[in-house]
Amino acid sequence: MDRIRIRGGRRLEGRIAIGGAKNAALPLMATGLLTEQAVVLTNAPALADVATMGHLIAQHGLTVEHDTEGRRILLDGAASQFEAPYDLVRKMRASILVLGPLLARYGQARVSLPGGCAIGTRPVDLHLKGLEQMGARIDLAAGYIDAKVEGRLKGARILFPQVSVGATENLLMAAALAEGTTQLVNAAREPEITDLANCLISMGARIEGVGSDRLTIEGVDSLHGTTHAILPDRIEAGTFACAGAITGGELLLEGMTLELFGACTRSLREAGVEMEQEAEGVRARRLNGLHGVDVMTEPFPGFATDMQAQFMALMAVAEGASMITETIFENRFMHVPELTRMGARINAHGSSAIVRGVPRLSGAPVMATDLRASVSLIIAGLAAEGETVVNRVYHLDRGYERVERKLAAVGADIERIPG
Ligand SMILES: CC(=O)N[C@H]1[C@@H](OP(=O)(O)OP(=O)(O)OC[C@H]2O[C@@H](n3ccc(=O)[nH]c3=O)[C@H](O)[C@@H]2O)O[C@H](CO)[C@@H](O)[C@@H]1O
Ligand SMILES: C=C(OP(=O)(O)O)C(=O)O
Repeated sequence: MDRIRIRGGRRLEGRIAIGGAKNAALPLMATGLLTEQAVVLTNAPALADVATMGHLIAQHGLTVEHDTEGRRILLDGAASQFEAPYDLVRKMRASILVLGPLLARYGQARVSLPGGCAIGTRPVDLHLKGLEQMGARIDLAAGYIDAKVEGRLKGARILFPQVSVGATENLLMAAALAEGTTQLVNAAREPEITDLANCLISMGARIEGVGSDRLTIEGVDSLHGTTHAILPDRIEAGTFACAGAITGGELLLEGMTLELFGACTRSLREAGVEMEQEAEGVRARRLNGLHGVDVMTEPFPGFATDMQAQFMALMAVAEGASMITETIFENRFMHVPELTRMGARINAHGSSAIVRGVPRLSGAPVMATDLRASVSLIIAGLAAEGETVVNRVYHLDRGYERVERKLAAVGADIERIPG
């Protein structure tokens, strides 16, 4: 398995092109199942998760072409097979996003239950309850969700007891083709959901309340093809903002807009990172020293859980203390022991961690069991004295396109060691 080697201490400066968002690309690819006409996605990132979603949609019977150079994905044709097997779902939990579209368009779906993962148990009960409210019959057996509906799904008023990005997306797609009106109340408001809603609207869906926590969907009989540009990846951009800041550097995050960061902008500014919108993107520049800042992860527009590990790496070398509270996933501190091995002073207890900044981290061999934890170790390695080797980088490749090349191009001493 590949590893990433970093020799710390180089200041980062320059421009980084931000790719299309992984978390928008995955639900957008599932929209291909809602129509037999061609759905074309531009600004598509070349990520392992996008490839996995492509395999899954192709396995359902659609033609899927991913032109990685041209950053374009074509999804075309009708589904002829309705099972999402364990082998693909276990690789990527977002596979569950085919459930709503298959059920709405074909009246049936059999999708492996995703099961837990490194960051938490991550149940899918809200997806299933919502579909049941829309008239689906759901049976769980042998590790699979068996879903069927007689005729079409029916519009319903669905009140989420907890904000869920995936459940909002699944039910939004299902509601687009349901009979009658669906209301999604306490819906997630992540920019990727707005992107999905806009794509669905361009396919003929009737959706109101886009960008709010209350979506009203008037179901239509059929949807047509479209061409849609995937929005920029705010998590990739935020990751590079932290990477630049920890080295005292300055980066232009090309294509990025400040609003997409939500509360992350304020937290980075409070920590001492200037964040300015420019015509070509967001400029992130460390002014002087870094300061400890408290953050709590929350649904958008709150501080993103997918930025928590990277921000913690930054706080590890800030002046003063920082309290980091994770409210979305129950086990998202796996980077703590590894950062500690690099000299960070972090005390994690339950859902909170106190980080006491140290003047310097030291390089070490490290390993992470999830995507953002892995990249937080790269960020720490950029500032550490000596060499850091991040093992098991397949997690990284799920969500970052050629991260080592992008960082090397702005001055990092970083390389991939093929395994
Ligand atoms: C592909 C994708 O877009 N992934 C993102 C998505 O994941 P994902 O859509 O899986 O995350 P959710 O927003 O659904 O999860 C939020 C919380 O709700 C809980 N929950 C969720 C569904 C459910 O049926 N029951 C339930 O209890 C989860 O366990 C978690 O504690 O949003 C997360 C929260 O911003 C991000 O970290 C992930 O990067
Ligand atoms: C948790 C993440 O992704 P997923 O929901 O695909 O596991 C992530 O992108 O940080």
